[in-house]
Amino acid sequence: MHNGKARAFTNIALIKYWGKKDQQLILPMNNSLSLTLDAFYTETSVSFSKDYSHDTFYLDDQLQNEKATQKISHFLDLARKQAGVFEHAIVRSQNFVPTAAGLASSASGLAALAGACNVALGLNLTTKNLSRLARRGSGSACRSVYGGFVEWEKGNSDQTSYASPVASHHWEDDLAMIFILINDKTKDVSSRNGMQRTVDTSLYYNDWLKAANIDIEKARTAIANQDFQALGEVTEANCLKMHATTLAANPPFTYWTPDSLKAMNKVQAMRQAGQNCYFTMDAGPNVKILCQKKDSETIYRELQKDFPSHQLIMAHAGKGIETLE
Ligand SMILES: O=C(O)C[C@@](O)(CF)CCOP(=O)(O)OP(=O)(O)O
Repeated sequence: MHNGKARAFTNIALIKYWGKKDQQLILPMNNSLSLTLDAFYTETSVSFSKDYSHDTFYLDDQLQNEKATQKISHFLDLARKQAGVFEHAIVRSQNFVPTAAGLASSASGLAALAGACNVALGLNLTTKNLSRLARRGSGSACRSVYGGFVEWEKGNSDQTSYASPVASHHWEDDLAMIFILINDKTKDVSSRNGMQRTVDTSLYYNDWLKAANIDIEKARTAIANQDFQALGEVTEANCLKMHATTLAANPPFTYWTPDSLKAMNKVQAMRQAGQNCYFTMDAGPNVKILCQKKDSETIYRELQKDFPSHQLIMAHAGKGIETLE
């Protein structure tokens, strides 16, 4: 019996990963840059044993169905291959996200699973190679192995595509991110399917790619200069360009709901009124507001005028992956 357990925190991209060059290896079309947060994390334990006849996956103590288990099994096969182990496993993941959220992020989940396998199988991976393994589970997971600002170098092979910390002299500790959880019933297009449809059919995809390569340079410079306005501007503009690609896909789609737009308009109105805050969005209706810690309470209180408190979550910079007991 080999056991391992790890905790990994979710990250939010400021410059988005949106489109794969290689589906099987999960190699992205462009570099992305994220901020690992402290508010949402996943703890995953895994045990391998020759006594198990198949892989079993529990998420928040619920036995998962065949489809969900298959995605985990595919990842376990990669880890087993690296370790030369052929035993099946029981995986138990606990998402520490606000219940109302529906914010279960695949990034923290797959990063925690990679970390747990690293221990259970005695892989002794460097953090760089742990990032590469997590990438095979879910692209954005490769960034969650580090805390703070992280850049995922797209590379051009399994060996050269991994995340690294961005030098920031802990500037991330001066920032905050407020989540506005937009409750939405309709089933979103998953990020995996959304980016694939966009790459395959969107009229705007190539222009997105050109812009993303310029934006990431702006983001690097903003972090080096600790220039919050520059980082906020490129974050919001990059998100809008990413989402614009979905409108020109075939069939077209959007992640935005009326309340998403209400939140985006609120942020822009707050900025007009002198509040230094910017938004970003991913493959869902939730809106995340980047601001400076010193302004975060004022901004939170202003948001409470338009959104109920249970939909507002304050987050700050988080740590990288942690091995548990
Ligand atoms: O996080 C970002 O950079 C931007 C997104 O969140 C925008 F929606 C995409 C994350 O995609 P992910 O779930 O990692 O896809 P996978 O590799 O197909 O599993």
